[in-house]
Amino acid sequence: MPALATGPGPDTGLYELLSVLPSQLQMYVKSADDRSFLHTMFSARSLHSLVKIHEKLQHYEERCPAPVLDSAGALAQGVSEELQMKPVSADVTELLKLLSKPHVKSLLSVHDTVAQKSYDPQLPPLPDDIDDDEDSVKIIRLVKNKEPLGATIKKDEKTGAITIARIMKGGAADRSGLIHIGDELKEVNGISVDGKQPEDIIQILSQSEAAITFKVVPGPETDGPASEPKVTQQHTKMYVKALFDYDPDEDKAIPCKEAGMAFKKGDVLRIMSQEDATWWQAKVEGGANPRAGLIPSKHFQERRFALRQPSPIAQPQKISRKPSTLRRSFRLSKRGKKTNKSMYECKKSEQYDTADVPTYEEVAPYCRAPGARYRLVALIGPTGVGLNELKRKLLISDPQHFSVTIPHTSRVKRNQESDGVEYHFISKHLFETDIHNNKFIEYGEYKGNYYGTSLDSIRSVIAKNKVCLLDVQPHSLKHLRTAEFKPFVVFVKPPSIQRMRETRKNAKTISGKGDKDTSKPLTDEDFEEMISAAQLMENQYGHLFDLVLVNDDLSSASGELKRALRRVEMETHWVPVSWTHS
Ligand SMILES: Nc1ncnc2c1ncn2[C@@H]1O[C@H](COP(=O)(O)OP(=O)(O)OP(=O)(O)O)[C@@H](O)[C@H]1O
Repeated sequence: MPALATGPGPDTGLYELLSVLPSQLQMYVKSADDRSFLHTMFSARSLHSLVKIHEKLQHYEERCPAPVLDSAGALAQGVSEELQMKPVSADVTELLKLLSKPHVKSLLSVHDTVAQKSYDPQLPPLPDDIDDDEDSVKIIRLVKNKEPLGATIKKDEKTGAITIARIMKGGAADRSGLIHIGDELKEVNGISVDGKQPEDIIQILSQSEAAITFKVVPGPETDGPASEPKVTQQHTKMYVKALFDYDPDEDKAIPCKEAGMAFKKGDVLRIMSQEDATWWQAKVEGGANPRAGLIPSKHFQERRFALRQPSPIAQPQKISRKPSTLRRSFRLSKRGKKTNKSMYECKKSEQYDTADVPTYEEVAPYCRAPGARYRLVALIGPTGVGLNELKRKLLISDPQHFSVTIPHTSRVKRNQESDGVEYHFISKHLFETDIHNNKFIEYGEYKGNYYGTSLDSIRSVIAKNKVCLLDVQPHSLKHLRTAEFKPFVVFVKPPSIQRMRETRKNAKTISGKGDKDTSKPLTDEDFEEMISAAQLMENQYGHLFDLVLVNDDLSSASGELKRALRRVEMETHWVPVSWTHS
């Protein structure tokens, strides 16, 4: 693209990029039509103009422009008056017409306002009737805008005094630095708060315009260091991942709904204050709101969850005709084919872990250092959802990068099998010793033989600097969630039953009934079971999922998975804080 390549200016990076893009993209673009489209797009005048504008603006910004004068409006007015005295010419008429246009006048007026830096709102004069004797009284005036004040008030039932209960971090009151917890409110906009309820005061506040004037008696906290402990620095830097959804409007216990902050499971929250043991102040990380909101503290929320009746959905249910604990991960051999269609019952309890109370998990930013080991990728999902297919797709797409574990078995090696390829063949006695020593993340028994995935087999894949793809039962996740494995948990979810009918016409499920394993097409009943099993898993373990992947179209799902895993390898993301300490 010569037109772009010769682009002037101090920063020619963008020009260079645009000029090389068509040739760089060529190898990915097969059709001639697409190539011609790209060529036309990159040589379009409008694109060149945009780049030029971008460059000019950048150049302009670097020069840090400062106004020459702050009375351009008055100057234009003067020029117009003088021109009117001049002999009429086409140029004079045109200039007069231009200067009289309302949008030119407005532009100059805005210019002057910016040049004068007169953004500060005008505060009304101080009230005249300030009692000089009340030397401990403070008059505070705050400019009102659409933002809430960011403070809550409470009434002392005994004395009737109205005091500031809490100041929301980053809110208007906090930023002013003038109002403090414990300050006693005497008047709002000249109206005495004597005998008033907090709701009445909120009403006065909502009606006031432009500025709010408070008369307060400073509370003990503002007097000196003997006050209550202030929020410590370490608290202001604490981040947590929310493991539950929260809506203050539905919380009967919150002291002030308006001050509450809603969040969703998976949101990262920055904890701004833990001064109150019951109500923390937090902001959603990356959110636009600069003001902190109230959220239930970890301790308080744990107590509430513990007191709550277990939800019926969290109860173990019969979700499948087949036992819900059937294992699959043992089936995909290193060579990428299904070597063993057997099904096993996992001996570890799949009773749901109702003792775990998911509230918040402290997290920290993490970015894999170049050359460092990859995070384990734990795939979970209901039987038949397509975990093996997804693993297989990834393995085929990049066998140097992805790998799977080699299972252990106590069954006798067959002629065509090799130790350490399809399985690690070990004796029943050794298998049982290894079970006893907790060497297996999962194991099961099938037709009198043991099969299992050992922790060492995961370690061995990771040590080869490959991404280990492992499908596990969700209850095993808690044993894997360590700094060593740093599992990235992918929940594979079935699409709607309608879509499964359309996409799974050739899909087969393995039936282990009788002596032989047979495969049979998936039925509506299988689809329904898959959907309800997925629902159950999501309800119970959803707080542990890093990615929810709907396996509708297989290629799209595997593409999405691959892209997500790439991001995890390259980009900074949040992980439990304990994983970043090692
Ligand atoms: N997106 C998809 N579209 C069409 N067919 C699919 C899709 N995903 C999986 N299948 C098919 O569904 C069947 C079950 O898939 P797969 O064996 O990968 O499931 P799984 O989750 O490993 O289940 P299991 O625990 O029963 O082995 C296979 O026949 C597979 O080819």
